[in-house]
Amino acid sequence: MANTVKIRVPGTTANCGPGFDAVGIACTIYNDLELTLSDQGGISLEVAGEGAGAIPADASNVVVKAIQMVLTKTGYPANGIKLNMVNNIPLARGLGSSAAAIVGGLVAANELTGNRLTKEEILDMATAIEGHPDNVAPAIFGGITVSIMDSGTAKYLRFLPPKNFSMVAVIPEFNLSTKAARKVLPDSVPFADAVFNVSRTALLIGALCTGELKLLLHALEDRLHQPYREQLIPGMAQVLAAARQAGALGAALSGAGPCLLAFTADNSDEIGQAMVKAFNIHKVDARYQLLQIDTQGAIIV
Ligand SMILES: Nc1ncnc2c1ncn2[C@@H]1O[C@H](COP(=O)(O)OP(=O)(O)OP(=O)(O)O)[C@@H](O)[C@H]1O
Ligand SMILES: N[C@@H](CCO)C(=O)O
Repeated sequence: MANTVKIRVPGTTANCGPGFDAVGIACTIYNDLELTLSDQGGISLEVAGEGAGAIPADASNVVVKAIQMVLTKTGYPANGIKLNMVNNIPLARGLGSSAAAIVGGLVAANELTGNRLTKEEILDMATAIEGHPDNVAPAIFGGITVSIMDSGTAKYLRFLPPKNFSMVAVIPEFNLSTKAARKVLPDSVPFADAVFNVSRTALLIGALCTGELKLLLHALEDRLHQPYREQLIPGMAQVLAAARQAGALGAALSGAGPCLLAFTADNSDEIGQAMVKAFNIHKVDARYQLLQIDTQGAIIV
């Protein structure tokens, strides 16, 4: 007995400035994953592209954890897991590589075990593994998502903006794990900073829903995580400023970083070049990639 499925999952950018652990956007950068379940026992894994040679081929692999979670929940009698991954999403850079891995594993295993889980159940399971819903929600549903947790259950809103925009992701050559980037965050923040973020997050969602993209300049400001994470990313403030000076609608840290993301209506290449140059001034090698909003989320290919 063996059956196989192929899944494509988008990368995601989370937080989008003030929407810490809540807002996320699916992006047109993808990982492909082929899963075969069998009764032959063992775990085997082939990885091409990002993470090749570094991703573990045992039960510690987050894709394997996600698959095993589905097998346990559904009681499906398979003990052999064969994975073939082709990764384009860089690892530990702020473009949702872990969310894509988790969602890929859950969606693939669900497909092979009779599609017994709803997308909402997959969201809850993915959030339980990832720890927060902001990357996994857009990886599942595509588009822009706002998610909250309520006693272990995720509630989400998914929408597409009426007016499209592009994103320029500037990807520095170094990794920064989400774990390390969360360690520098404080346990509490001044009330004024909470108010600052509540108002910007409301403005951000309003701007994206209505297409009033000029508001993004202020709507992407944040005081909950970016000021604390700046110490981990050489030149961060200058790279964000370079994006705005080159004509970006606004710019922010992507997820936990170190990627920085500019929102653009035009001039995307010039903005990417200006951001790379600003990183280079701080002795950081970087490249940029133009991204659009992915509207589908994880799909079977
Ligand atoms: N395709 C994959 N297969 C297995 N594990 C993966 C894969 N992609 C990422 N991971 C795991 O996830 C880790 C990176 O997750 P982390 O949350 O630190 O960063 P990220 O998800 O890329 O960024 P962010 O959450 O800020 O968007 C890797 O070090 C690896 O352990
Ligand atoms: N909201 C998360 C996204 C990265 O996983 C963070 O900023 O830590």
